[in-house]
Amino acid sequence: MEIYRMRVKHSMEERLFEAKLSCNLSTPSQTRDPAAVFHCLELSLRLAQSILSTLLQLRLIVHVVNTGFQHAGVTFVLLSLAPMFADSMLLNRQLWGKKYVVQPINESYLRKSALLKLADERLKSEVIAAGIEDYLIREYRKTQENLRDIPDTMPEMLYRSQNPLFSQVLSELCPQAVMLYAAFIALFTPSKISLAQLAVVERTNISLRRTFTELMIWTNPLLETVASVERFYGGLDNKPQMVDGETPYPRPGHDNQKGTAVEFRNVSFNYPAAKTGRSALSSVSFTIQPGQLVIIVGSNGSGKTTILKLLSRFYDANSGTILIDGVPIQEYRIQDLRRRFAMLTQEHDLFPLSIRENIVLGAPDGADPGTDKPEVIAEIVQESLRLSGAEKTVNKFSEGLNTTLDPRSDGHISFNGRGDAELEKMHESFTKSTSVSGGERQRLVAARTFMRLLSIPVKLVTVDEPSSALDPAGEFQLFAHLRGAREGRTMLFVTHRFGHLTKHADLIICVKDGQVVETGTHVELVALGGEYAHLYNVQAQAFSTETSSQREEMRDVGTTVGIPG
Ligand SMILES: Nc1ncnc2c1ncn2[C@@H]1O[C@H](COP(=O)(O)OP(=O)(O)OP(=O)(O)O)[C@@H](O)[C@H]1O
Repeated sequence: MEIYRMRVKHSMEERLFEAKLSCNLSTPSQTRDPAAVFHCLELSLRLAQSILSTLLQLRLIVHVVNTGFQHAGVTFVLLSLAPMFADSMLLNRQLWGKKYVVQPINESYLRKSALLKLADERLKSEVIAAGIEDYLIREYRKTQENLRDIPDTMPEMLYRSQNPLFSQVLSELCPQAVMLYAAFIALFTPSKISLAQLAVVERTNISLRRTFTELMIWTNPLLETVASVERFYGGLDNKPQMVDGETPYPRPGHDNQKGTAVEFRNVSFNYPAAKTGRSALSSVSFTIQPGQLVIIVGSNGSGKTTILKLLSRFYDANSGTILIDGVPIQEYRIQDLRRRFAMLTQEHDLFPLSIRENIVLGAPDGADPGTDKPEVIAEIVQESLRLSGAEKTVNKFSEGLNTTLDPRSDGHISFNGRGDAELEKMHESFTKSTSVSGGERQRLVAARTFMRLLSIPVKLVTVDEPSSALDPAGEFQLFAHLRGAREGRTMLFVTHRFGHLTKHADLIICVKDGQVVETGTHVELVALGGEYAHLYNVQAQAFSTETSSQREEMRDVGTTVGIPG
């Protein structure tokens, strides 16, 4: 039974994993339980068994009372004792009630658990932006194949399923043996009954009560489970609400264009989950030429991130048009667009995989073993670490690039084991994760973007506050290296600390309350003395407090980044 439970669960988990990864951010997420399907089947069988059992027992009592039978007393006594022997055989092999702690060590299981986390809402926008869904599904299938029929249930269940088949069958059948024997005799050798008749009637009465109680107990959970199975299948049918386009990106003949041209024409947008009536963007219009370096500025909640999200087609605008190289964004194939875009945001996080894989996933094709040379990938990984300033962080760990930063599995402590100091300590040691600071985390995430920039001919780069945890020198260095990757690309930066970027900007877009209030160069906007000038002056004051050593460090940075080869 356990093996079938597991196979159904694995198959449902796989379908759920694929369904989650194929949905866009605009598709509402639901809680879905892959175990519900088998649970429903089990409960239905149990209920059917209880109904059948009740009917048979009733029929038996009627039959015994009407006919009766003899010479069966000894057999009845022996059969009544059998369940106790069977139970005691199994009890010695059970984990229930024992104190223990376990830690999963199977590499495929650990990898599967890690991959499952990548379909979670927290990491989804990054997975979508990087376009690594197919890679993840392929990797997931590999782990499933490696695991085959290795069960992943609670240790108690696992241990039980390892009992010899003979004992399992015996334990299931023994309690029914008396009934079966009585039914057999009553049907084939009908005669008068004395002691045996009493035993059957008594036993049947007990069983009847039990099965009737089961009927009452299982009905409600079955109805609940049916509803949860409905939700599960409903969730699988969730299709991305976004319609994909058919035009390849870049369009034939536009491949050599340096960067992407972007135009917003009267774009308005409301988040599907927005509670307030206020639009995140209202009639936003601006134009960006291919290859420009653009900075979007504005106070909190003004709509800067929303502009980038619409540009990556995480959502579609409610009205207005977004043109990419002169063509409405909806007409392009989404996967093509995302492949030629790179996105780095402060929401982006580390995946629960090794540091190497975290970086390599910046270029999904490079991440696929065999599609590129390992030594070239290794070289680009090192360069990405250098540019993001994460080299020192990696060198801190004895396992270097093979270090996994998030705990992939935290083990399991039995109910009775809780409170036992030694076991608690052991359990804690399983959960201990190798950790990094917020700034180190941001540098490692940035290394993934550099991997992308160094491996793929990306045409549009969007950078949204990726350095909130970095010190000013670290931030300056990161931005300088990102600007170094600018050749042949359009770049959009969203940052609150834009002072050292503005002098390089071809265009500054200033947004306020979901509307574009000013556009122009730094000189033009300062001269205008409006919203931008106000924000800039606040920045300027902050910069005047920088230490001279930080300025020194900033002057030293200026590396140019390009695609190798
Ligand atoms: N997922 C969401 N669901 C509902 N409303 C959202 C969502 N994300 C953002 N908003 C709302 O949309 C508006 C614009 O948000 P946006 O994130 O674009 O602002 P921002 O200028 O990037 O702000 P910040 O500088 O704080 O990052 C805000 O009012 C915000 O509360």
